[in-house]
Formats: sequence, structure tokens, C-alpha cells
Amino acid sequence: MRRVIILGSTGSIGVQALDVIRANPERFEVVGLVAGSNRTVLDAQAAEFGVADTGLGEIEAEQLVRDIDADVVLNGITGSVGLGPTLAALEAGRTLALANKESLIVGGDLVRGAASPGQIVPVDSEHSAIAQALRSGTAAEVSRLVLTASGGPFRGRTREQMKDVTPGEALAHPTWDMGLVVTTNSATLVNKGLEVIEAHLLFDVAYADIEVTVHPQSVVHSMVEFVDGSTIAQASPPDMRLPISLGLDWPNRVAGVGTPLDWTASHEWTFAPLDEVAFPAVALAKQVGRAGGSFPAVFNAANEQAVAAFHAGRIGFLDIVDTVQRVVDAHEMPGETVTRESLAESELWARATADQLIAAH
Ligand SMILES: NC(=O)C1=CN([C@@H]2O[C@H](COP(=O)(O)OP(=O)(O)OC[C@H]3O[C@@H](n4cnc5c(N)ncnc54)[C@H](OP(=O)(O)O)[C@@H]3O)[C@@H](O)[C@H]2O)C=CC1
Ligand SMILES: CC(=O)[C@@H](O)[C@H](O)COP(=O)(O)O
Ligand SMILES: [Mn+2]
Repeated sequence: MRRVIILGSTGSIGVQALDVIRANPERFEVVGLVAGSNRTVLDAQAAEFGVADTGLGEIEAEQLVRDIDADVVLNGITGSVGLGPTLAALEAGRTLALANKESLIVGGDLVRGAASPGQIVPVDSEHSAIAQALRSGTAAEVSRLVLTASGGPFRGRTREQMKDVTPGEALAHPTWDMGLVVTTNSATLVNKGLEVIEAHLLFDVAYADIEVTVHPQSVVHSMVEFVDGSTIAQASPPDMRLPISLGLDWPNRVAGVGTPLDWTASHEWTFAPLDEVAFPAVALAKQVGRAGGSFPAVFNAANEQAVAAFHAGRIGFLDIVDTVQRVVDAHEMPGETVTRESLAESELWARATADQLIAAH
């Protein structure tokens, strides 16, 4: 029986994790639940799963992760506020099933340094796919990682054609039903940029060897290319319950958690290069990833501010990545060594700088 703490239990990842656990009561026991502010749903979940320990907010999440004995902590919080709980889970020796990519990207070497080998199990669909593909080879045999991107709702459009898109249109993801921030990030391709950094940090592959290909069907979740020219891809209909279940009990598979592909029906998988003029976020993310230090945290913090401003009607869609670019361009690292304190300072600076640019609109 795996004892599981779910952080962000009321969100898209959290609710799907509870679906997996509800269907497999002999395998998983929920021992802690944390949400942001939704006490009503949190209490209902606690009642259904018989959970005594619940909390609201990232501070209570950290405390709960340290205090409650668990095998695995699923971090399904959204945003860089997930950093403290991620570090707490690692420091407490729990397996970390990581959906909250922001904490790894923002924390960088701080998070990697806190983790023992294998302690972080990726839940993000692309990184779960890569982890699954890597079970067939060794690190020395890998030549490239290929991340698939759906392309989002504006795939195929020029910048001019995206000038006036609305928040509602940006939230109409073609293949996945997810929370507001990650869905918006999929539309700008910031999500794919964050995922390139996430892949570098998880699998230690150089940025030059991480590619993005646009695959609108979201069936191939990513691929590993090996030195002999072989490529191993992981494919399944888009359903996060599969990577979540692997995160909860890696490397064991949970029978019946997903529906397999239907090979009696005709279907096509297509792959195309990313239009980097219309969607500059991936190139910008590689730039900040290579710069390292506080740059990824600044990229993410500026994006969080800009996404909120877009949904509040204060800036347009293209202004999101333009704002992030301007904040990154203005950033100077506070010092050589990155600490939690210096990261917090850089994030504060990035949020304030983004807010000033947003206010000037
Ligand atoms: N959804 C998906 O399919 C995928 C998501 N991810 C990643 O997983 C993470 C979660 O995404 P998603 O589930 O879509 O997001 P949602 O917005 O649907 O859910 C976010 C969850 O985090 C909680 N939360 C927010 N702030 C805090 C806080 N300060 N302390 C504790 N909990 C908090 C929310 O609680 P409340 O409801 O109370 O506000 C909610 O439970 C993101 O990092 C995302 O990029 C990655 C791949 C796929
Ligand atoms: C399901 C998942 O992992 C998301 O992060 C997904 O990657 C979003 O899709 P795109 O960013 O490819 O549109
Ligand atoms: Mn993903």
C-alpha cells in the first residue's frame, strides 16, 4: 500500500490523482490533502477518502509533508509557490511525483541538489514519456530528447492573427483539459519552453540536444533518440491519469488506468517544426535555461504576472511573451551563487518589473 499526500488536490492534476486512487483502493491510501483556498472541495475530498490531515496554502503544505509519514508526495500545485513544498518533500525523503514543473525550473540546482537519484518522478506527460522511453537504454546511449507540443489553440497562426485573441480563446486547448495557467502557457508555448528547461534538469541532456516538434494530436507524448539512430516514443490517448499513476508508484504500471489506442480505426499522427517567429517562447526559454542561476525563476515569475494580467484584460495575448522577454533582458543576476533568499529576491524583482511594464500599457 502506497501512502500518498496530494498537494493541489482540488485542481486538475489533484482531482485526476484521486480518480486513480479511488479506482485502486488496494494499492493507494491518501494520507494528506492540500489545496490553495477551496476549503469546501478539500473537506469533501477528505471525507470521501477518510483523510485526517489537510491544509490550505503552501506553508501548510510544507508542514504537512514534513509531519505526515508518506511514501510519495504528488505536487500538483500551480506556480512557483510549489517550490517550498517540493524542497520539503525531498528533504523529508519522500518520493516526489512532480507535476509542479515550476518548482524544479525556479529552484534549478537547489532542487536537484536536494534530490537523491530517482527521488523525483516526473508527472508532466512529456517527461513521463521520456522516463518511460529511457527504461530501454542508458544515459550514454541517448543522443536527443524530442518533446512534442500540441501547438495550442493558435497553431498555424501568424503574430498578426493572434493580436486580438481573447482569454476564452486562449483557454480552448485542443487536446487537454487543464488549469488556467498551464492552459494559457500552452497557447503561448511558454509551457513548452518551461518543459525544455524541465527536461534539461531532469535528464541532464544539453539544451542543444533537446528538440521540440509540433504534434497536434497529443498522442505521442515525447521521444528519445539514441546514438544508433533509433527513436523510442511513448504513445497513448491524452489522459493525465496514466503519467499520474506512474508517478504514484514508479516504475510499476497500474492496469486499466488509461484507454489504449484503437488500431481498428484509421488515424494520423503528424509532426512539424515549431514556428519560432510566431512563438518565440521556446527559444527564449532555452536562452534563460542556458544562462541558468536566477534567469529561469525570472522568466517564470514574469510569465505568471503577465498571464494574470492577460486574464484580467490588462494586456493582450502577444504582450505576455513580450513582457517576459523585456523582463529577462533587464535582469542582472544578483550574484554567482543562487540561494533560496536570492531566488526570492529575483522573483520579487521580476514580478515588480513585469507589473511596471503591464501598468504602462
Ligand atoms: N492539468 C494538467 O493536465 C497538467 C498540469 N501540469 C502541471 O501541474 C500543476 C498543476 O496544474 P493544474 O492541476 O492544471 O492546475 P489547477 O489550477 O487546476 O490546480 C492548481 C491546484 O493548486 C492549488 N493551489 C494553488 N495555490 C496554492 C498554494 N499557494 N498552496 C497550495 N495549493 C495551491 C489549487 O487549490 P485551489 O483549488 O484551492 O485554488 C489547486 O488545487 C502545474 O504546475 C501544471 O503546469 C503538468 C502537466 C499536465
Ligand atoms: C498534459 C501536459 O503535460 C501539458 O503540460 C501539455 O504538455 C500541454 O500541452 P502543450 O503544451 O503541448 O499544448
Ligand atoms: Mn506537459
